[in-house]
Formats: sequence, C-alpha cells, structure tokens
Amino acid sequence: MIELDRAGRSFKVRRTVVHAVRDLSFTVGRGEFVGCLGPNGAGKSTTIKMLCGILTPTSGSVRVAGLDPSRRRTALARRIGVVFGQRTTLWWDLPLADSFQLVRHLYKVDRRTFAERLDELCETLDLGTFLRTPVRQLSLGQRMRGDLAAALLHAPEVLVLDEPTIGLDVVSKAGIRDFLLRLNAERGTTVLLTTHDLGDVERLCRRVVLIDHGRLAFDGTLAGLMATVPGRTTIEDVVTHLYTAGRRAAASPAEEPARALRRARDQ
Ligand SMILES: Nc1ncnc2c1ncn2[C@@H]1O[C@H](COP(=O)(O)OP(=O)(O)OP(=O)(O)O)[C@@H](O)[C@H]1O
Repeated sequence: MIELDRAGRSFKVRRTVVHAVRDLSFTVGRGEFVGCLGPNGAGKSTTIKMLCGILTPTSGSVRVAGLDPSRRRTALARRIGVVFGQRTTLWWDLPLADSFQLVRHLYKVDRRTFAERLDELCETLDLGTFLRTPVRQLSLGQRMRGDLAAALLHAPEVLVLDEPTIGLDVVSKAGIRDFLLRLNAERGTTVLLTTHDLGDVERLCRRVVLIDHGRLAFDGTLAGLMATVPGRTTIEDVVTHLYTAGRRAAASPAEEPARALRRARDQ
C-alpha cells in the first residue's frame, strides 16, 4: 500500500544542501498499522509529505496505493487521509459541521453516504456536542477529533498521521488510540503513524520503522526493537539509547548513523 524505494529529499538552503531523507526504503502492506519513530529532524515529516504528494522526492521513488503521489495528487486524495497534529485542515472560522460539508463537496461524497459516515464518526469520536462550534473555539482534543473525522469522511484506504496525539491529555489520547485501533481492525484501514509518544507505539503499532538522519535505522516488531539493546526494559530506555548513538555517530563524519545504531545494539 505504501512503498518507498531509495527515496530521498534534499533542500537547497543558501549555498548548502540539507539531506532531509536519504535512500529510504520500506513498504507498508494493506491493513498494517506501522509506527514511524525518529529524533527531531530525522526526516519523518518530510517522508510523510512525500507520501501525500506535498513534496516530490529528489531521488528514488515513492508510491501509495499504486500511485506516484506528486504526479497523481487528485487521484491519491480519494484514497488517502492525512492528519497533521500540529496543523488543522479544517476551516478556522466555520463551525465544524460546515467544514465537513466542504470536505463532502471536495471529495464528491453523495449526501446519503456522507450522512451515514458522519453519524458513525460523530458517535465513535463523540463530536455531537461541538458540531456547531467554530473550529477556532474548539479545544485541542476536540479539534483533533474533528480533523480525524474530516480525514475519514471519504473512507480512505490509507491513513497517514503526523503526531496525532501531540498535546492531548491522557483521556483524549486514550480515546483517539481506541478509535484508531478499531478503524484498523474493523475497516482494515492501513495506518502509518509518526509520533514522539512512545505510548502510541506501545498501544497501537505491531511494527515500527525508525528513521535517523534521513535513513532507515530499524524496521521490525516492537519486540524486535526492544531486543536491539539488550538489558533495557522500557521502550523509552531503548529509544533514548538508539537516538543518542545516532547523534554520536552523526558527530563523527566517518560513520553513518544507521551503521552506528547497528554497532550500538551489538555492544
Ligand atoms: N523546507 C525545508 N527547507 C529546508 N530544510 C528542511 C525543510 N523541511 C525540512 N527540512 C530539514 O530536513 C530535516 C528533516 O526535517 P523533518 O521535518 O522531516 O524532521 P522530523 O523527523 O519530522 O522532525 P520533528 O520530529 O522535529 O518534527 C531537518 O534538518 C529540517 O531542518
């Protein structure tokens, strides 16, 4: 459902080139729920932007649902839902319900299907009490539930989430996590989630990819990730160890971060 083949994206910043993503390859199969981890600046958001077609890879290739995202953005939009936790896609001054109507028109969802989906999303995401509230007046937790509903009104096969639980309290987080688990289990929606919240990964993801300095540093199960650093018992501990090893390696130009991570786990 998602395929990256040696994908890279660099940016020219004045006279230098920033390699945000380098030679990144991994695939996500239909119905999988994959967590994407990595330290700040690792290249996670850049990867997500390539998957949605917002950014074009400068090397390698990316495909989502069999489509090249940057060339087939409109066709892809019907098959993918995207939520950026730090940025809303809703209309700030309109009531939430009006934003949903605009989404309905954008995606050409017929009235009856829209009404059925909205009813279901209102119930599962508990949107009923604030449907008439302008988006700018919503709490962060309410806004996030609204954003999730908007991303799902056209029933996409793939859902890409960039830090969907950022800033949420424990109860709101639990609600969103339960919703995502049900969506994946009952609808078979493929989910790729980037997060700094390791609780999200523990609760939701059967598989984890770890990106460091734009490169793939790990791809496997959560148990496999834990086993990379023997003797560490919590995921926080393991991830801290791996991120620190990656940072140390980046400071030593002779060694590439992914190799350093492998070395760190062998120690
Ligand atoms: N438009 C841009 N122009 C120049 N550099 C960029 C641009 N977008 C991202 N970068 C750089 O690419 C690198 C990766 O950034 P990216 O936002 O993908 O990281 P991230 O893993 O999502 O980080 P975070 O966890 O902090 O959100 C960083 O060094 C960043 O400064």
